[in-house]
Amino acid sequence: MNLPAAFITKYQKLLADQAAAFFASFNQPPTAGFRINPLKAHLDLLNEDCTHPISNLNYAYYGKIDGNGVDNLAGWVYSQDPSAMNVAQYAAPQADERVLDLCAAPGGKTTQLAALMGDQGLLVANEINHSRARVLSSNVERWGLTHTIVTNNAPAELAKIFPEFFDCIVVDAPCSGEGLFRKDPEAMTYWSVDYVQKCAQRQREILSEAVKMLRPGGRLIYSTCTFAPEEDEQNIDWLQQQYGWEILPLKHFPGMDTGCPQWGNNNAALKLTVRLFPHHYQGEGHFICALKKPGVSDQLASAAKLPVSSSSIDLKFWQEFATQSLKDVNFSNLLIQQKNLYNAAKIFNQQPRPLKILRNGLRLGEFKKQRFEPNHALVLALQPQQFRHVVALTSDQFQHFIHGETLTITNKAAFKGWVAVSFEERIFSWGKLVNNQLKNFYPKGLRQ
Ligand SMILES: C[S@@+](CC[C@H](N)C(=O)[O-])C[C@H]1O[C@@H](n2cnc3c(N)ncnc32)[C@H](O)[C@@H]1O
Repeated sequence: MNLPAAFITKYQKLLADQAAAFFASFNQPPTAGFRINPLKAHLDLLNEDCTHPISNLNYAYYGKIDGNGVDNLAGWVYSQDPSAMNVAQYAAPQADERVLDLCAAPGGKTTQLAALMGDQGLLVANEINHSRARVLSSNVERWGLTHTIVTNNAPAELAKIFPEFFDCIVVDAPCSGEGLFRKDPEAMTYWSVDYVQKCAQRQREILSEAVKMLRPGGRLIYSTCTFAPEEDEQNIDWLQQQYGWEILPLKHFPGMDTGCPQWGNNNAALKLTVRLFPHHYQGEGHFICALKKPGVSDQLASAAKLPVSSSSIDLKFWQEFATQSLKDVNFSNLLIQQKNLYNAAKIFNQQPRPLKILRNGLRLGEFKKQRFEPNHALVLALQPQQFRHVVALTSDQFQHFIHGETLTITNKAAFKGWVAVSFEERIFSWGKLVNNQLKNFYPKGLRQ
């Protein structure tokens, strides 16, 4: 691999006798990994090879998944670099907490945080870039999440709405991406000494907004997928000096390095942070640090005051659908917005400006003329036993269905109405049976 000359000079100096092994690691193939979704996957049914678990992480394995396979499209697995999986694990989010994933697309940390929270509490997954926020939103849907709000805002806009609101904030910052060089050599084309400085500055701006949103006593997890001390140790030292926050000790597992005090103003506490180098740890590389905001808060702050929703649309079409098609569901926070019905995440009754919400909890479906049409998110979020009718496809039928075709189903000919569609016991789509035709509601954007 042709590493940039300035990169080689810099790391030769910084890493000294370690430098040769570090550079040699860039000529090795990248390490692939994946996580399984504990909210719905069954380990014994998975098509993926789960014989190589990653020792210190939950639900995590080495290996490559089939991106077009049913495990992936049903939201049973998520492909992710093993180094990156450590971030959410160190954040250790609890089921009753309010958690913010501030730089969240495409959703690796979000899906992992939500899994660790058992899809409880409140998770706000934010992404500043609109098209990336849409990818994040579709991954949240695929993972079957019901307590997550996906937003598309700049950190400063969020800080106005959520003052001292969160128990835990993850800042997986945009960075110079040196840990991507192996997986995506394109990342080297925009790398430069100046770019590293620009990234470090932008990270300080993001951190300054995160600081405002954390409750006293709350914890901040900062991570990058770069090795640059300017973006790692030096930013943490800056944050400590600026705000007096305490660096929390992270457990170091085999293959992990500590942060380097000498790269960050000789701040001894940087030893408590984690560095993952590809020549020591099986992964692409990361820096991770946890900090605590001083103080305690015995009362949780409220989000900015929000108006209560009102709607004239009759819920009877939803109730008819739910009675005919679902079992044992309890949606207690129904919200109608422009003909869409949600079971909203707890805090919002209506969209406050300037918050741009792409997904608020679980989108149940849409009111059409005299009927209710369920949303794809609903079929991915429920457990198999919560559907009254399931049509299981054969392998051949599955291939036709994911292309968008209508199928002829003979064994359920008498039944008319909404059904969950499954393949190999993974429910992955809605369908509608009319006579013996299974109409296809697999979303057009996902068809293969
Ligand atoms: C390292 S990526 C996040 C990866 C994600 N956490 C995951 O695990 O899938 C950083 C993200 O920060 C976003 N970003 C870029 N500039 C930003 C800014 N000024 N404020 C907040 N986020 C920004 C990028 O669009 C990008 O999606």
